[in-house]
Amino acid sequence: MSGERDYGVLDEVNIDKIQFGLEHAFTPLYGSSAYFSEAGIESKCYILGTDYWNNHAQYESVIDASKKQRKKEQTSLVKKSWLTTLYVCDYCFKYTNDQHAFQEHMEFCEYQEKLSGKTKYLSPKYTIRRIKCYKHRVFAQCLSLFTKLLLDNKSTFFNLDHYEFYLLYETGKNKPMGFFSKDLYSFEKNNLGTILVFPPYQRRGLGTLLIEFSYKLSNFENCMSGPEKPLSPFGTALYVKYWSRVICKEILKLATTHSTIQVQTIVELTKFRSEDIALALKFMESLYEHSNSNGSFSFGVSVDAISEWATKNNVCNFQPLVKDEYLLLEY
Ligand SMILES: CC(=O)SCCNC(=O)CCNC(=O)[C@H](O)C(C)(C)COP(=O)(O)OP(=O)(O)OC[C@H]1O[C@@H](n2cnc3c(N)ncnc32)[C@H](O)[C@@H]1OP(=O)(O)O
Repeated sequence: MSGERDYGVLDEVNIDKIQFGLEHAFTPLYGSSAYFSEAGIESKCYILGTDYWNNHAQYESVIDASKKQRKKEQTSLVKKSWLTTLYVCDYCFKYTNDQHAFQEHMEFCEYQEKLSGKTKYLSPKYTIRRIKCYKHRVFAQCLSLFTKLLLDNKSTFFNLDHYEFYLLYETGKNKPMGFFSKDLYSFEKNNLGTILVFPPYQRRGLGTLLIEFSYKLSNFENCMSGPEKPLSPFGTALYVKYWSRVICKEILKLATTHSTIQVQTIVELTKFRSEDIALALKFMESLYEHSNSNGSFSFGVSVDAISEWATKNNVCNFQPLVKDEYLLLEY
């Protein structure tokens, strides 16, 4: 979801803490002005959303609080963030700076009871559901705003109508653990726009699961594909590890019958883009240049380097997380 790369992005984190649902809290990685409306140049007060703008009483109290805050800032000379705590519902991603309103919302959020969209993957452990953003505009917008706190180089939060979101749940539960977006009009035919695993659920293999699923989607559409670029540093770590494991397994299988291995063969087998394959091969230190008899150069793949990487990274024990029998892509 690139395009408005700089919109709402700040140089500094401007919210101290995100209370994410009732159980989790974390510090945002990036600042965002997109959650706020500027109440007035003179007041230099930032307020949350348009509801505050329309509600004069609350607006006044925010102004007062801000004046007091600024007085404090002037005396202490300490740089203050715009907000101490942003409360975000971990079912529907609506947000507020009012703890009481948040607690009330958490009692009645309708998303606790209902799951939107269509099930596209249903295994005993995980469920992936697709929502069409034009049908769920507020949900999509709130989730995109939330994404901006953890990812600065991508994600837009308006004009989302031509996106689909794929949300990941534990089967039988209604709280999403992560998602990825897909641009239906992607010129490059990317199978994934933005991926986010929510902080409480990271490093459990869920990012890998979502990526595997995104390739199942593009394979179903019979196209070679990959993620939208640029990747964030975490996105790069995730993808390179994933590509490397898959490529490594394919090369070790091929090496039993082939003496040389071409990148094109790996493209055909994996449906990964050649530049992504090259990145993974470089990461595994297995790409080398050799000169041909006509004086030109081409790239070769060192099976020895691949075997070494496979042993170090225990690739033999790596099994795909997405199982074909649980895919529901036809309808
Ligand atoms: C196309 C794009 O959208 S690029 C943007 C990617 N998204 C972001 O940067 C948003 C913030 N980050 C996140 O949401 C998450 O950290 C993600 C999506 C990048 C990764 O999700 P996770 O569920 O944590 O990934 P997962 O558990 O599958 O990790 C697989 C491997 O990726 C690598 N990896 C994942 N996260 C990290 C990290 N923070 N630091 C280093 N390596 C990492 C590791 O090799 C990891 O394997 P290991 O845990 O066995 O060491």
